[in-house]
Amino acid sequence: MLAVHFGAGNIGRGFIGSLLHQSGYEVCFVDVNQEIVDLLNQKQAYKIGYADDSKKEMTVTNIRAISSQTHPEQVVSAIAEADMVTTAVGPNVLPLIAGLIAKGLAKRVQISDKPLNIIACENMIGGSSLLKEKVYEQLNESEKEACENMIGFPDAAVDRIVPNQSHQDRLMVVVEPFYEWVVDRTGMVGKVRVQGMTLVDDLKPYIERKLYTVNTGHVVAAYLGYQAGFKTINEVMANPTIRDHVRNTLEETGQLLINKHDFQDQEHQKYIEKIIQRFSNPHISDEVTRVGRSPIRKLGPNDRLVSPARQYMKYVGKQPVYLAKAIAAALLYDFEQDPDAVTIQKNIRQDGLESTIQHYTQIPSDSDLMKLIIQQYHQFSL
Ligand SMILES: NC(=O)c1ccc[n+]([C@@H]2O[C@H](COP(=O)([O-])OP(=O)(O)OC[C@H]3O[C@@H](n4cnc5c(N)ncnc54)[C@H](O)[C@@H]3O)[C@@H](O)[C@H]2O)c1
Ligand SMILES: O=P(O)(O)OC[C@@H](O)[C@@H](O)[C@H](O)[C@H](O)CO
Repeated sequence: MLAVHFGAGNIGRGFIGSLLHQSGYEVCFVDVNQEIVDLLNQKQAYKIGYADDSKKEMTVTNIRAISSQTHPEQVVSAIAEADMVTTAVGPNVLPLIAGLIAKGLAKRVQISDKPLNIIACENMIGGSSLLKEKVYEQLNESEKEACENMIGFPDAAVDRIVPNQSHQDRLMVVVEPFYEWVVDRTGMVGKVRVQGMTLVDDLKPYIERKLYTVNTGHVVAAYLGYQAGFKTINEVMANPTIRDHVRNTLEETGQLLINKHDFQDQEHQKYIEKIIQRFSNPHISDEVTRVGRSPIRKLGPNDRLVSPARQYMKYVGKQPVYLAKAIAAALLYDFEQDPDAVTIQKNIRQDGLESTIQHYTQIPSDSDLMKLIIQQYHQFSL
């Protein structure tokens, strides 16, 4: 069985690649990073270490890699033959890989009627659906028709904290032991067997719970921690003020999730506690600038801050004070090596705060939420 995986980065190697390997797939990574592609082909294996007391390691074998920049034709052939395609490249990159996937599918439908699932493992709602839209824009009518019942694009939620890596062994990835990979069964074609993958009929509660708890809490720690001068998430979580702020924000998103999806209160509290512990894992050194990366994406209307803030007003009927403070912290994030942060700061200087918020978040100018964010921004302190 062949799995083609786009993105041999932290999640690609540290999570999806390892589960596919454990499930018996040969994993063919596709990446633009020539150094990683060459190393994967040279070593044909890499190590995973677990961020706990166990010092346990596993080796992922039966792998190869293709550079999509220098050998796009090989990627097309691999997709034509694959039994599974997955991605972990970042939401903004999905439109950029759609062309190659479309070429692979166009070739595939000429030679095979084997079903294929393409799963985007990105931190976003509807990642595979977006990828499908972008792929279909590049197929002609008969190719689309041939793909319709043969190619599935099931949406997914993926959860495992994998920080940036800095080992002498460039391929090694240290990961937290916890993981969760939940996939929408209704979007799948054919039979799929992947160890550790949970299939569900309704993904919405799972993806919203994950994004608005793990990722909301994480980004609150990152942006507040950055303002306090901390470098890593576990340093941030040792600060009682910010830790309380993370918890209070997760109480807001929790109330929304409980009201909207009927989660049990006590179960959800346990989920929150577990996540706070995961953020504080002493075996993981996760930079606030990785967790806070791409603030334009993170301030988007469907992402981890603005979407729960708006939904909190609708489902809970109160002002999301902590979420609004976190949005203010995102707007204050001025890390010079993050191009999104630089752009936001420039927009605020040139166009003003309200116009910038409106532009990135799509929150209406005259709304209560806009007023609250502006107030939190101007009175921001830790
Ligand atoms: N790291 C985590 O803790 C974590 C957990 C869950 C989900 N995610 C999600 O997984 C995705 C990847 O995150 P990551 O942390 O692994 O990032 P990463 O930067 O470590 O990996 C991304 C990889 O994609 C490659 N890439 C970029 N453009 C490409 C292209 N056009 N074609 C092929 N490869 C390309 C990069 O070279 C890199 O190797 C993101 O959507 C992220 O939100 C990350
Ligand atoms: O990957 P991002 O930029 O969407 O978010 C940063 C982190 O919150 C994220 O990578 C988490 O570590 C991950 O989602 C945990 O499952």
